[in-house]
Amino acid sequence: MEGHGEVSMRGPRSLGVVIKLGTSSIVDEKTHEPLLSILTSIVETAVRLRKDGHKVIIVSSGAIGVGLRRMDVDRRPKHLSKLQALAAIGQCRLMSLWDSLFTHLRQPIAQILLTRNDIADRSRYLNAQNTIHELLDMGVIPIVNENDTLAVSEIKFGDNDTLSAITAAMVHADVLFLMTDVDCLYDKNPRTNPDAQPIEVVDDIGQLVADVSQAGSSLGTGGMSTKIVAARLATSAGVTTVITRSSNPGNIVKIVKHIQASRSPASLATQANAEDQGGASTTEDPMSVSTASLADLTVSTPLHTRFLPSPHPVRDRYFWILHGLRPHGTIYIDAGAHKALTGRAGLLPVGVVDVEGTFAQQEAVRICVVEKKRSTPGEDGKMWEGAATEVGRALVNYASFEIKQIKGHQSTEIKSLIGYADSEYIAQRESISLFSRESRPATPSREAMPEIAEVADAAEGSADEGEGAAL
Ligand SMILES: N[C@@H](CCC(=O)OP(=O)(O)O)C(=O)O
Repeated sequence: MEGHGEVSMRGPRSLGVVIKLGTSSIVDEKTHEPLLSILTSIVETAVRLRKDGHKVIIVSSGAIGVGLRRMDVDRRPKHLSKLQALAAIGQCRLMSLWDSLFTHLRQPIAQILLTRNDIADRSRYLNAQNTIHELLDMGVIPIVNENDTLAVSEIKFGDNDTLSAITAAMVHADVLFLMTDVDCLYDKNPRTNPDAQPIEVVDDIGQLVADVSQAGSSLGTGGMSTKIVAARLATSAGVTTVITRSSNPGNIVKIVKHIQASRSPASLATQANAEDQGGASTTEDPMSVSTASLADLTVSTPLHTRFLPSPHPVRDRYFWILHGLRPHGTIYIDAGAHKALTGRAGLLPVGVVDVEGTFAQQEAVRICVVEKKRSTPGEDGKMWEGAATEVGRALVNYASFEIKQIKGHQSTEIKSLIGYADSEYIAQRESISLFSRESRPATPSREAMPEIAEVADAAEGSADEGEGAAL
């Protein structure tokens, strides 16, 4: 917990807590005035968590909202450059607001601004990770936002739900709070269905049936669907994810106590053991309660939705390959190659059926397993038919034009086919990351990263104006 780099924020009694606040929790939707009572309450909550020994990171939206107020602009502008200018104006005022509130409680903070490109670059990703760990070790609360000035539409996170999930995974946080304007998820829209039932615990996000029409504002880009995408990313990395109402931040402390209490001594021992061996494990067991912490459970727990972490988290370099990188193309493989990958072998040319897109060596690609191979190209030019399911991502040893020549061949033939053979593998096993059940994208064949595609869908529905409005 105290170390740097690829180590955990975890400790037996202290948790790493990431709190994500969307624009609608920071500024009034109409007047764009800062919501001072919520911000103050978040500050008190974060300081209380620190006093209880937890490490806290805040992911704060609101730069554009604060910028609108500062410049007396009524509506989000359409154009990206105007949004970027407003974000630049608002970000420093936002941080000055956070800093003055935290200073009353003598709590130092730091600003971290990230873009998707920073995450995609391995050394920048590790630098961000190290800096955040260093800040946490110094007792500082890092406040993270997207660097809107640099982020253009194709490479932006867009909403801060995804950014908060990637941040939580990057630092091995224990809990991610996605604060919103409803108490929790419901199975139906509670505004129109009086019999709607709250969803309190989600142990299998793949089976989740929830109403996603709740939450979201005309100022922010996220909504309930981006929160579910974020929950999928975070839980796949072993981070318990909570959706709860932002208007009562004090609830965070009660929920954290509840989560702590629901960690059994046995599971804590398993976790310590896994961490000793440099491995990962998740520990939350809703059914098992530590006797030492039983009293904590008697504290009434506010309504919230809690997504339980994956028992087989994908972390560090494997998480980064899956979610940090933008794929440049797709490699289609047969069932035999897929079986080999799940058995922890590398990807050999003989198992490759087809290649799509143009990519260079060491770029990221999607790995899709095909239902049926063809012996000759079909009318659509493809070497496969039926469904293709995305099963993972990889960093490749050969460029797309080279893989087109060596696909289906034995590795011993690589040299004679393309003139050199740096590796017998298209991708080594350590450069391949397979989706867990939780992190498997819902729309595997989409051209963009799946989480970005889903986010874009959500943004389209919530942004009030055209093209540039989804910053
Ligand atoms: N980075 C932008 C916020 C992006 C955004 O709208 O996020 P969210 O309010 O979480 O949907 C800002 O600070 O204004």
